[in-house]
Amino acid sequence: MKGRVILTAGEMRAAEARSIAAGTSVETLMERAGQAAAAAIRRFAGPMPALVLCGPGNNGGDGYVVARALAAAGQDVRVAATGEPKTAAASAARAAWGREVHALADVEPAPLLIDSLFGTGLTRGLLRDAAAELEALAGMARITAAIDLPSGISTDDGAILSPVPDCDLTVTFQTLKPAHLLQPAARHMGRIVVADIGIEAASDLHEIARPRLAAPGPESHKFTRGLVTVIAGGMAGAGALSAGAALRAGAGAVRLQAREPVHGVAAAIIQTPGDPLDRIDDKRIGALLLGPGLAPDDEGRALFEAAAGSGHPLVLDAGALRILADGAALPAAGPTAILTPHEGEFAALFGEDGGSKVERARAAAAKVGAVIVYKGPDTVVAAPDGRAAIHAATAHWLATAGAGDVLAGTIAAMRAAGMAAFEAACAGIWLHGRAAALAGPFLIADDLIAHLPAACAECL
Ligand SMILES: NC(=O)C1=CN([C@@H]2O[C@H](COP(=O)(O)OP(=O)(O)OC[C@H]3O[C@@H](n4cnc5c(N)ncnc54)[C@H](OP(=O)(O)O)[C@@H]3O)[C@@H](O)[C@H]2O)[C@H](O)CC1
Ligand SMILES: [K+]
Repeated sequence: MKGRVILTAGEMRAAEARSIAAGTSVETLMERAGQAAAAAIRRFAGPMPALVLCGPGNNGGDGYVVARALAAAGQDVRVAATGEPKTAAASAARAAWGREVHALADVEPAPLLIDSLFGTGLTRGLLRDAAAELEALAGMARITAAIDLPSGISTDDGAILSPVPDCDLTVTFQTLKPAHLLQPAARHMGRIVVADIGIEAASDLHEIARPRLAAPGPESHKFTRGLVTVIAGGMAGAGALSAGAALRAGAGAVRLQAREPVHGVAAAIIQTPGDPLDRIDDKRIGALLLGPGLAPDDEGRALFEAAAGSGHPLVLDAGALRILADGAALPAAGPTAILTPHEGEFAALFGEDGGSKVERARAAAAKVGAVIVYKGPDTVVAAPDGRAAIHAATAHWLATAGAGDVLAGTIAAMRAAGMAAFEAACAGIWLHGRAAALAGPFLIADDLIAHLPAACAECL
């Protein structure tokens, strides 16, 4: 299932321009935006006294519409502005408000603060006085709501340009923007409402949504459900987590191939201790996972080369990524591989420069011709063809030992079940996040595995 569309500031401006060219005026769009935001704020906060802060651009224009709509609904509303509007639409909205506009510097606080200072047009941090006023007024409010984005955030990469209030609600228009999901901005959003204002918007960037999984049917057998082979490294516990995750995420059969027997894993996991490359030429292997517990030594490199030459769909994590960063090569042809680097592994592989996390993931995917799962509190997936997706992480307690091994195993299960690489990565990330939400804040990686079946069951 495709998740909600995400547009950058430039793409949103282009979509808006197309809509205007097709006959919908910017004033109409602003009216729709402001009315929708006011309705969402009333649903969220009820009729408490409100203060709307309006900036100079069209974000400020939306704010004047919000103020008028709340006042029309009988709410006690005041407006404060940084100065005169700079656009014709915002001027018209201010005129239609028709009541007093206070100076931001000396306005009294209100229990409901509505931040309509800056949205997608912000190009630099707020001036120190404006940022301080915003922070102080938000600190004195019971509820803070942002129009489009909390002010001080860079739309496309989620950077914080000046101090940003912690909002309880953010109402954005037509589509999400990258900053709604990318950190460090995403933590300031509160609940996000996407209001339809009638603009046509399409993108190759989406939010990761709940996948659709098929329940096993009468024709299913273990190999149609997918055979995952996990080549365990020297620290076989990591491979055991991956294998357990693959099994609980629905793989029909999982082989855990280590030099020594691995104790304490599910009896259903097939073990043939000895040669980790045992039966690597089995044509039925649907995903070959290498990296968890793997050291970047001679044996690790030999296993990497064998895996890369096997022709199976690969999922490469941890030690396999270090071997890749040290100069090993991905297969030049064959099924699209999936790489699952965290921040440090990504930097070692691809460097630290290159724009937003989405742009960096896209460039990396294009460079190596593989699907990149760039992990973190805001995991981004990118495919070599330019498609990308962001996961709106809510379960931050995934930052625990072994969680990455579980993710790699979950993705391998999706791949072995027949999903294409990009879809398998997105599905695995969603299931992993959902399992974390179900397991709760004090989970250990093993608990994630235990909650994968319930997460999968939500996708049938
Ligand atoms: N996209 C749509 O379809 C719709 C969007 N709406 C709303 O419009 C805003 C975007 O409006 P825009 O006017 O482009 O941008 P902003 O209102 O966010 O701000 C731009 C103005 O602010 C100035 N600016 C930028 N940074 C700062 C700063 N740090 N301090 C002071 N001033 C700043 C900028 O001028 P500069 O030339 O000085 O850069 C602009 O004057 C979008 O977010 C939606 O809320 C529509 O209403 C509905 C359709
Ligand atoms: K805003």
